[in-house]
Amino acid sequence: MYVTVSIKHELGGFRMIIGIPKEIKNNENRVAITPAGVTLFIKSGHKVFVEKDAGIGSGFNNEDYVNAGAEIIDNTKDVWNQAEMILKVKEPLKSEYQFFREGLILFTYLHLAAEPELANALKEKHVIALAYETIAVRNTLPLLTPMSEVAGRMAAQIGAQFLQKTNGGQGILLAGVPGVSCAKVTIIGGGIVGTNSAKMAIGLGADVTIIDLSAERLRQLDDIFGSQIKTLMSNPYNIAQLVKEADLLIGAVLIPGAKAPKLVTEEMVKTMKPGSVIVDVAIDQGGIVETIDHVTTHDNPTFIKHGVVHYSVANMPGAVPRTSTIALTNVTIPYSLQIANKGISKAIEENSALKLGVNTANGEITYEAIARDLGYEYVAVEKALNKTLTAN
Ligand SMILES: NC(=O)C1=CN([C@@H]2O[C@H](COP(=O)(O)OP(=O)(O)OC[C@H]3O[C@@H](n4cnc5c(N)ncnc54)[C@H](O)[C@@H]3O)[C@@H](O)[C@H]2O)C=CC1
Ligand SMILES: CC(=O)C(=O)O
Repeated sequence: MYVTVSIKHELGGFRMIIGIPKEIKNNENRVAITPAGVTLFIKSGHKVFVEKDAGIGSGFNNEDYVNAGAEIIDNTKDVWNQAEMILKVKEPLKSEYQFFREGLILFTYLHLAAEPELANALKEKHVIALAYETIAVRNTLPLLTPMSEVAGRMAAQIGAQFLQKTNGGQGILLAGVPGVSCAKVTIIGGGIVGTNSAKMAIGLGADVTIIDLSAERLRQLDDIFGSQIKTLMSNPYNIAQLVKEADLLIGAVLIPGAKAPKLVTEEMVKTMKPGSVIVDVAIDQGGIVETIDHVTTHDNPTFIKHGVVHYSVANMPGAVPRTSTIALTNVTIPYSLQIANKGISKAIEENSALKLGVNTANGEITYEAIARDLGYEYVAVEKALNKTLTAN
């Protein structure tokens, strides 16, 4: 039924019903739309259903959404079942899989290479699932960037916090004081997270080294930071040296769509000083540190292994929801509006960046790196969607 609705929509006969469920991940207070975003959908003739209290954690109350033109729905199931497109922030959790159905459009962070069960559920239920993090414009990931800026800035703050003795750390201040050395911060991956971590760590007075695989990126970092940082080429030898010296190690590597490479081995972690801290921001793609075997939560963010404090929260920006919701929706809404206004087929035909966002469609995995990492056949998105259209 919903596939038919989408087709009619593409022919210009229908407006779309957009659903915004309340996020349910641990301490996830972001929401996928602001009242300002609602007004844009309403102006284009769409309906917006927001789950009751979905925006409270980000400082938007139900009345704000109603004043913007949305309807408040007091039931998670009704939001999912009535909507043709669901906008979320985090990947659906298991309790949400029951709402998947053929032709439903889901637009959210997915990180499927690290979520095989979710990938399988979306595939089996023929959901058209678009991931914020695989939409790419030239060499940038515009719907990941703002959350990477947030998480990168947080990583240095969090590292400083857990280096305190009272939080399990070795009891040092990032900046040191006159007559006492500052802390050594090693950042592996010099993209958006790495750059933002470096800005904060430099600001807090640390001795910062960034390791990256791209010589061009290392050159850019050198231009940005000059003598405030050191740069090093990524290889196992350099990583081993720098991990050993690090008081704070930040994981910030990304290979778009793919599972993160395990660049920091257990042997390397064993060489770190007791009370050193690892913040693996790349955990949402599986993480780059071998000793991290599970994702942690804001409620219980760290564990200790080989004397080292490990932090592996996969929704770090959820802790600063007001900043994060506004930053995220600033960049997501223009894309979700295109899907609502044009229908999925036309929207991706006219926007190659958006096309790269489609991870699953009509029972197929439509993103190559995910298919490869999870052992599925890769099917191009046009081919998968064309199957839907011709079958109806
Ligand atoms: N835990 C959380 O709450 C959050 C996690 N993230 C994640 O942080 C990770 C990094 O994201 P961005 O900085 O936006 O990505 P990015 O694409 O801007 O940067 C990644 C960097 O890794 C480098 N790289 C690739 N392979 C490497 C290797 N073998 N050694 C060293 N460097 C290598 C690339 O050259 C690039 O400079 C992603 O997994 C992203 O999803 C982002 C936001 C929140
Ligand atoms: C990038 C991501 O997964 C987050 O902001 O939670």
